[in-house]
Amino acid sequence: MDGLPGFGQAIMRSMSEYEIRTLDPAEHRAAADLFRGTLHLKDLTDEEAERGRGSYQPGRSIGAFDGELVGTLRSLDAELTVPGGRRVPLAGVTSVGVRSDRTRRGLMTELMRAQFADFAERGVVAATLYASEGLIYSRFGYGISTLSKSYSINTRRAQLHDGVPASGEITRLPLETALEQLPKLYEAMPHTRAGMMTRTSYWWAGFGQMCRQSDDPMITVVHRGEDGPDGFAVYSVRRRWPDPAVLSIEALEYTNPGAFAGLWRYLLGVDLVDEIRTLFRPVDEPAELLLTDPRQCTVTRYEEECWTRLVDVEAALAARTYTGPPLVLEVVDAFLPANSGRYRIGEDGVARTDEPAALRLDVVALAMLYFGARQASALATAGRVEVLEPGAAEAADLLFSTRVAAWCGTFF
Ligand SMILES: CC(=O)SCCNC(=O)CCNC(=O)[C@H](O)C(C)(C)COP(=O)(O)OP(=O)(O)OC[C@H]1O[C@@H](n2cnc3c(N)ncnc32)[C@H](O)[C@@H]1OP(=O)(O)O
Repeated sequence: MDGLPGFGQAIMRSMSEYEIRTLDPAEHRAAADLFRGTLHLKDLTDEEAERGRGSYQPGRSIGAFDGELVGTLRSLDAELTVPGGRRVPLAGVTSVGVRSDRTRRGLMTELMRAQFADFAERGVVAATLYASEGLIYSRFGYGISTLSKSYSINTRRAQLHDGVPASGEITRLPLETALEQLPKLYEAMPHTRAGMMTRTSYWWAGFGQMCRQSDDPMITVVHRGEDGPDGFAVYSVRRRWPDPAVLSIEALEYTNPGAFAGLWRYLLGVDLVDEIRTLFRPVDEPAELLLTDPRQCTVTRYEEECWTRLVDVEAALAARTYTGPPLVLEVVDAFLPANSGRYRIGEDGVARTDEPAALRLDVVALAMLYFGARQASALATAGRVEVLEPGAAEAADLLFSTRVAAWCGTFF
């Protein structure tokens, strides 16, 4: 991935007008305020800035200057679990913003180029982000890689069915204790889904800031099963009479059915709550099946979760596992053309090849296929995959299939 074609020229062109460079840690607060401004939010107060200290990873923020800072983006290092369970180096991309009087003149594009060059140098295999809008990122090779649903439960009418396990114990932790203990707890938990990522101290600093700044108290409960802690939930309750009281789940992590059931048993039993709301949950999470009347759980949104950019396509393809006979895919990558080419993909591995391709697709469609969020045949129906050999789309459906839905679950 050395020497990304086009990168040198583009940076030189932009350098004549704008300076694009890595930010010094002393500039992180200005970058945070610039980004907040692009979201129409106020600057941080000193107290808020202090609460969020440590959330910007040094060396991972880039700025665009024309005398002053006018554009920025940053990333967090992490490891990404891919189908089959291996982990690859991931960049969690966030805080992308260009000041409103400098938009639509290519600044984000230059920031992205600089960021990809940095990723290539450091051997980052994939980059993931949560997008503010659906039209921004596919031009850079990001595709919707995980899907999610949000659901709401009417707690006044919901009842657990008789078969829901009742083992384990719930302990409520004070916020500061929780913020101290959760990182270790999360680290010890296996990644049960492809798409999950590790969380460094920088991520936890941002999570801590969000919890401390919440208008309603953030409550943490840990579930302990036979073998120790195996799940936790973080939630807040908004109770403004005469409106219905709503418990909003900020985090819900569990490693086995006992922890899933135990956490829901607790959450459904919290007093003075009318409704529980979740956001960005795995599409196959079976919360409604815990209930005697599944209709007390309503899916309120079904949507994208993350967008992923396979930065190093060969390394990404080689890292995951496959099912069924091999196929040759031709991948087209306009933004990072070194990735373009044909790949033979099978249970026994992945290699570049000169053999004729059975399917042709761009790197955006490949991201949609990679975690099993979308099937090749659906992508072909939507005109996003070109079928060059009869039956190839169905063969790719099997090849890329995954047992459980992929999901990230780590908002940043
Ligand atoms: C992961 C995250 O951080 S998500 C948060 C993203 N940030 C925001 O939503 C904050 C508000 N928006 C912004 O700050 C800016 O509009 C940005 C960062 C999204 C875009 O910055 P810009 O410097 O204007 O982008 P740039 O000029 O490089 O645009 C490149 C192309 O993308 C298009 N584009 C950029 N933003 C958008 C958008 N929001 N919707 C549609 N198209 C867009 C441009 O029109 C341009 O297209 P072209 O190449 O066909 O001319």
